[in-house]
Amino acid sequence: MPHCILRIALDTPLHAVFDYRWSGAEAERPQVGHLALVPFGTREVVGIIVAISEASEVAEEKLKDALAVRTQLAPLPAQWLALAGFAAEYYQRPLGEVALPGVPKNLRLSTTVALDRAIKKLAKTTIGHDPVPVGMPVLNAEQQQAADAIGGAEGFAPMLLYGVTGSGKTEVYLQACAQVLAREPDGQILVLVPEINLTPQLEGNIRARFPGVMLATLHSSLAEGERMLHWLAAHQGQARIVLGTRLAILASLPQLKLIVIDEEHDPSYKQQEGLRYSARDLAVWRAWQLKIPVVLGSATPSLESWHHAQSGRYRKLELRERAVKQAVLPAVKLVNMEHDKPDGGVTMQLKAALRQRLERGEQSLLFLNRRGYAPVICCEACGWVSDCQRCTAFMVLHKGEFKLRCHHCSLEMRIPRHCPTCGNVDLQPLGRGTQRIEENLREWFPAARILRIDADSTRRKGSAQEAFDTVHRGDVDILIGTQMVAKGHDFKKLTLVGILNPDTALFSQDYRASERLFAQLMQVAGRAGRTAQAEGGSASEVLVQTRYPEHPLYGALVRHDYDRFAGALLAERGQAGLPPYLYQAMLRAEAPELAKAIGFLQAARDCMQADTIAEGITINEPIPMSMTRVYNVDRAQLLVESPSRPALQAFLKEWMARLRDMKSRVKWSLEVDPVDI
Ligand SMILES: Nc1ncnc2c1ncn2[C@@H]1O[C@H](COP(=O)(O)OP(=O)(O)OP(=O)(O)O)[C@@H](O)[C@H]1O
Ligand SMILES: [Zn+2]
Repeated sequence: MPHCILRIALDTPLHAVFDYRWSGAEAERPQVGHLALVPFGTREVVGIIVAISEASEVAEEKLKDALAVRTQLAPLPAQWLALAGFAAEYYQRPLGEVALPGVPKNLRLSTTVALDRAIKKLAKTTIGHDPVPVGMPVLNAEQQQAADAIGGAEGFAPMLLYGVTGSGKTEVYLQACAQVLAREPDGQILVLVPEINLTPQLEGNIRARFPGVMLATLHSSLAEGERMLHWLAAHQGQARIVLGTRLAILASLPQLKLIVIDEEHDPSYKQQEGLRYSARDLAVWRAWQLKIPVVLGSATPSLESWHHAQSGRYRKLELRERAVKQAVLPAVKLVNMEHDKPDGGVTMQLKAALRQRLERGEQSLLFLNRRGYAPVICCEACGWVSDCQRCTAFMVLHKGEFKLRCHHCSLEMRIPRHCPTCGNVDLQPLGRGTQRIEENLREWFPAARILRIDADSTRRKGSAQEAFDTVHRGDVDILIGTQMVAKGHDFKKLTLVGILNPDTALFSQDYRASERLFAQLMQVAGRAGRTAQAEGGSASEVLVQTRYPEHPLYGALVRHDYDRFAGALLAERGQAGLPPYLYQAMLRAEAPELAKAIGFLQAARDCMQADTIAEGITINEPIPMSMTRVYNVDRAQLLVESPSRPALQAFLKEWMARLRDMKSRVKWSLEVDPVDI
């Protein structure tokens, strides 16, 4: 093959692949899936060879030569290219924009120093080949059944592992993994978790259990060098377990035999910018393509997965009880804030419960999904409030840093000494964030060890891990935190959870808000009572401060009744014609003025209006987004719906082609299966 044409996907917004001539040495024979260095405009970039042919439609004199092919790296397997191809088509993005970001940056450099070094390093890494795990606890009957079902599944087998909080789902995954590793001498397993701060816990578990097996981890906070090494270990089939966050779904895993998605309901499986993919959905597709089992685990499954389990499309595996003997689900109690008026954000009843835990040396957790000191400051004399100048949002008070900060555009300013409009010096914080609750707690319980965990307190790399370690060691009496503390953690000494301000989400316009709120509250409640009740210790309880104790969502929470709640929500969705009974895509536009954004969406709507009726597609009216302005741009959205996914896909394909031809200066993007409406 002295002369050939390489068809190459490049990371550009252009919907095209590019032809290059190859006349390199015989020894460097390129293959589909190889990375290649090519000139592109004034730069040299790395792309992926997606096809090789003898001729090109590009005129001979316009064809450029590919500069190098990275033959030292095994080509990306066809199944990986198919995955990237599917994601590109489904989410309506160019192939290169999907495929290349899935490859570590160090592989996309014009030199191969980093690559060669990583290959050498991995070649020297000796790993045991002993998949026999150590120290596996004895499973209870339900766990054993689930582990056997997963470990023994053949072909495409989607399963929902529905197990109450603390039911030992992790143990089920580990033992199912052990079965697969033992049966498949080269097999690889992909385990996805929603957040980086959950990986160290599980990583430690996996390493301890499978000392003879190479584990690779993939998440966004790895340094480039490490990412390269881990990615390569997966790509070369050396790493037999790959643990990662959503981006790991795009890892190259030539011997993939099982996919596990822990906390599958978690919103962080959805990427919210660029390629707006759902790692969970791609995982199910990948399992289908490879004809392998995939297990989705949760105590509060997403309605999509629940719906599939109810209809029999997914096999449901159930764990009804907590794994640790005598550990029971906490008693959930509603505290009516109309009767027990909170002082400093906390009711008498919750304060008393906190005091009791302190006396007994047990841990408590307060959950408030709002960071900062106060969400806004205001002037009581003239009504001024701390609006962000660039966003439809308030500037949040961060008292310790003497700053107001917008959580959307990061604008910062010093706390004004007096009101900018009337000069009044008495500016008041309104409402409460985690910092303010922390301050109050220190005042009420001066002897207690109090720790706050939120995005502000854990900015420094590694600090989240340190904080969680402190809690696990038992060096914290009261933990206060945002959703960061709600998920997955196995806090062994916790017997009280206080939920501070959940009501606002009850009245959101987003139909998914109640699903999300319920899952979040069930999850945070599930952090309590995970070990046997200590002799003379308190029974674990969850106190929910609310003004709406009659609300059915809270009723279901008190009864720990996910089934009925999910059933009712699904019935509502069915009646209203909403997902999962309907498929959606959201076109968003942003411009310095709202009218421009709306105008673009209107034009986008008009260009397809006539074609939609026959296909059963509904194009709604463009509307401003609920948070209209962010960083000086106004944002609007247009929702497209159809009861048929293929019909919607066909429509989107045609529509996107027309929109690209419009060459509008308005910035726009499409999200398929949007989660925030
Ligand atoms: N068979 C078992 N015997 C004894 N303890 C067990 C068993 N299986 C699991 N455990 C323990 O039960 C606790 C809870 O397990 P795990 O964290 O896996 O629960 P989970 O189902 O993932 O809960 P969540 O949904 O709340 O994250 C852990 O401390 C674990 O070590
Ligand atoms: Zn702002």
